[in-house]
Amino acid sequence: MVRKTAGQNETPLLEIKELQTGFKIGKNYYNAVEKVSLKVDKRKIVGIVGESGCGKSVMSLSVMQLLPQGIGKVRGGEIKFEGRNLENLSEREMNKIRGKDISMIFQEPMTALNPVFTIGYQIEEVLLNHENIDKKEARKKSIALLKSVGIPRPESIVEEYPHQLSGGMRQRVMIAMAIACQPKLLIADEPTTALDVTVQAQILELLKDIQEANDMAIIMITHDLGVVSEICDEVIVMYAGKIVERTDVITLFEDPKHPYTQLLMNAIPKMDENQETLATIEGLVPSIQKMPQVGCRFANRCPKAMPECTQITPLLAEDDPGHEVACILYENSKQPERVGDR
Ligand SMILES: Nc1ncnc2c1ncn2[C@@H]1O[C@H](COP(=O)(O)OP(=O)(O)OP(=O)(O)O)[C@@H](O)[C@H]1O
Repeated sequence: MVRKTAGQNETPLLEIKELQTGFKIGKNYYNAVEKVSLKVDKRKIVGIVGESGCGKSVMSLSVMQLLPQGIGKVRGGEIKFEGRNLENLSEREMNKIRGKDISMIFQEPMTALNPVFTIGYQIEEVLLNHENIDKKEARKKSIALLKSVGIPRPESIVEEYPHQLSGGMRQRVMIAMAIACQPKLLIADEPTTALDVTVQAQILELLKDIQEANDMAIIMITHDLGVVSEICDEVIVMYAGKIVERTDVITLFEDPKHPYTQLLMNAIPKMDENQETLATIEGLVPSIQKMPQVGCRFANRCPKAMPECTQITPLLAEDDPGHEVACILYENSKQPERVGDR
């Protein structure tokens, strides 16, 4: 549901232009994100959807500048946060932004939480890093934060270690850490995938409540359109490193245009259907070394593919106002490719 609109002249909170991120394999770089542009306005929840290997996580690691050193690299484009180009910042300046202005939560909190430190210690570390407060104040704040994310007996949980908590509770701790300094943007990378359905729903509800209370923007990375329908304002569908469709969440569900989006829709579990009969999309996302350089990257898996699909590279273009799609079934996607558009 589109809940809030940003002022027309407001600088977007995050603006990514023509981002290309690649990985070095042998002597060459191969792009996992290929000329992706997007904007996230203040207070919006933007979903990035696609199967595993579509480049969703690589895009968020590019924003956070947390790509594996010497292997992953932003090879082109711009990432601006509140109008500042993040690429130009020193590591020290970027450290100030990470955790304070932009923070991230991951699928598996056990890998992000340190098993040898107590929950309280880890939240306090974030607070002491970014705020001018003493340890006593930080302890008080971390208890309040745990309470705000629905953790029972926060006074004793601060003394406990991550392995003593359930998966859902650990994810709540991660959320408490991520919102400790009231970031303007939270990147949530598959935050509910490892949880069972009931806990998933609770965590999504919690994220939505926090977003509203803190006036925060969220990028919700997921392979699950069901998650998107619960929480997002806008949706970006990615396939093989490129955006294939973008619109608001209501329009996407009413009128999914790209055959890939349509197949993702079929893969949403329905209440009255058995999980085992869930539709899956045949085939796999190509590896970054094997990406087709001409034509549509989805063509070999697409039920609607035509011979031209492997020859014409579709442009991401508006088919209806506010609804962009990259598929030559739609006239505007057929525009001749500009040099370097691929
Ligand atoms: N360190 C790396 N070295 C080489 N290739 C990588 C590396 N990290 C990611 N990739 C490749 O980049 C592509 C995009 O990966 P990415 O993790 O962004 O996908 P994703 O859509 O987030 O999937 P998932 O949900 O599984 O994380 C994949 O082909 C992946 O194999």
